[in-house]
Amino acid sequence: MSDTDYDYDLFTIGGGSGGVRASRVAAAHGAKVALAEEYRIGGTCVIRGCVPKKMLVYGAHFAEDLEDCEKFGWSIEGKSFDWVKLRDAVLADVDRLNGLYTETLENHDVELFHEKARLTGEHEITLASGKVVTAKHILIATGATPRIPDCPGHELGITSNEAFHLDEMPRRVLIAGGGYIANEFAGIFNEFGSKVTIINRTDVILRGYDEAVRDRLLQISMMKGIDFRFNAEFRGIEKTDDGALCVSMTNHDDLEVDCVLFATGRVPHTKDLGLQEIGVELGDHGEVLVDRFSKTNLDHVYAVGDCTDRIQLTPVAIREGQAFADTVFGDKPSAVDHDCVASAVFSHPPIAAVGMTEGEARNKLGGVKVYQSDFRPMKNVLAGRNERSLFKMICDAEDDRIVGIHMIAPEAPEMMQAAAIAVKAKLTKADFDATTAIHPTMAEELVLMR
Ligand SMILES: Cc1cc2nc3c(=O)[nH]c(=O)nc-3n(C[C@H](O)[C@H](O)[C@H](O)COP(=O)(O)OP(=O)(O)OC[C@H]3O[C@@H](n4cnc5c(N)ncnc54)[C@H](O)[C@@H]3O)c2cc1C
Ligand SMILES: NC(=O)c1ccc[n+]([C@@H]2O[C@H](COP(=O)([O-])OP(=O)(O)OC[C@H]3O[C@@H](n4cnc5c(N)ncnc54)[C@H](O)[C@@H]3O)[C@@H](O)[C@H]2O)c1
Repeated sequence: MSDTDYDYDLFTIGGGSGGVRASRVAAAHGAKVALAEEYRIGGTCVIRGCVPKKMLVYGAHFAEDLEDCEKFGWSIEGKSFDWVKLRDAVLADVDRLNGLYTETLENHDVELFHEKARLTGEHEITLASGKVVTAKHILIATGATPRIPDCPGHELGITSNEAFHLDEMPRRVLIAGGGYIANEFAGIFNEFGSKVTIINRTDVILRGYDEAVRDRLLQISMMKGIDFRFNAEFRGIEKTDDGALCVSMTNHDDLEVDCVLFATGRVPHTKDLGLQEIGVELGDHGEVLVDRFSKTNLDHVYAVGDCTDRIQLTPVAIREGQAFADTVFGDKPSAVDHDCVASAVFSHPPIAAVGMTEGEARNKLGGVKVYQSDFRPMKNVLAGRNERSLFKMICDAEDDRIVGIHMIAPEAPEMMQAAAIAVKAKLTKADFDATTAIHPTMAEELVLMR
């Protein structure tokens, strides 16, 4: 088949962070592009992930602000919270963003198919409507789906997908998992007045983050009233006569709640896509195996984002999509650097990190120097809120180079974005020390650590 015999230069399956960026940039490079999306353009991040989640985090934080404001002289009579009002405002903004993402693709002449796509030949895609098209290059950008434990009654639980659409705030919530989604939604539900219990099959939360920072979040979360049950594996969920959910688990008593949220990881969305049938290699968890240019074992099939299970974060998926388009359709072959990627957990308070944890640095480098600042933010002092923040800086003892920064503090993710540049640029503790503080801020602790 010659190049002109294909319907498209690129067919992208999945209109999320990775797929949208790749398709838009490929089209801007002059390619004829089509994209299939089976749910809503924008994908997880925009429709039922980062964006609506962050809006709920903002909404939740008012609970504490309204409490604290009295210490600052304000009195607010008759304050109350209306979940449906917030939910609908958030969903309306999601609709707006969905429209903008769709418009961007249309403005770049990307042809959209609002339906499920499957591979039915090396260069052939079949849409749910039965339409068959061909493409010279194919990009898999199908994201990931929530992992649901295989226990009796699991269909009675929800995932983060449904959490954004609840009819009412549940009075009692059980969240399964100890990762990002579990800790973020625990904060959200707790601030909105639900009684939250996190159950986790291991005895650590947020594996991968620095131990001292994780411990601080655990301590503060417990202080705020969130219960934790560790080494608890799901046995099952049963509906009681009064409509509640009775959850049984290993090592702990049964617990009656009104809502069970599974936050037990997300698995690559690659089932029934026809990938293996055309010879694309998948890993043990269904992830599409790719090289540093996001190319699969077939020269014309690429994959980006969560379906490759490299780092499941939006900015990473976007970069992978951009690099793919520049490599294949531009004149700039580029691979994404997955090292030293900064991240944040939007818990209450949030955590942010870049680089190695203290434990990782000790294992990898041997000699490390650890600097830290453990302080009560000024606002918390006046508010009488006994919540301390913690900053840690990990340096290579040999050359003073900063190899990791870890924070738990109000606005930690905002501070971390700037600090991450310094770590990526391999700056040293001395470079930070040479920078004059901005006073009074929390961020000044970054240049004052001892
Ligand atoms: C609750 C939650 C909160 C999150 N918060 C953050 C955060 O704060 N910061 C952050 O960086 N990351 C966050 N993430 C992760 C982030 O959303 C993902 O890493 C990112 O969306 C991945 O982009 P993607 O393009 O790989 O996949 P997605 O955005 O998931 O897009 C894949 C798209 O493909 C579509 N699709 C799948 N199969 C087919 C098919 N066969 N045919 C047609 N269409 C198909 C899907 O419907 C979906 O729209 C969060 C995730 C969740 C679930
Ligand atoms: N702020 C952010 O950037 C953000 C927010 C939400 C989600 N995300 C992305 O989405 C991904 C998915 O989030 P998540 O919180 O579901 O996953 P996660 O990987 O952060 O946490 C999964 C948790 O589930 C537990 N678990 C795994 N399998 C289990 C099983 N079979 N039974 C019981 N427990 C089990 C794990 O021990 C872990 O505690 C994250 O890895 C992250 O990359 C990012």
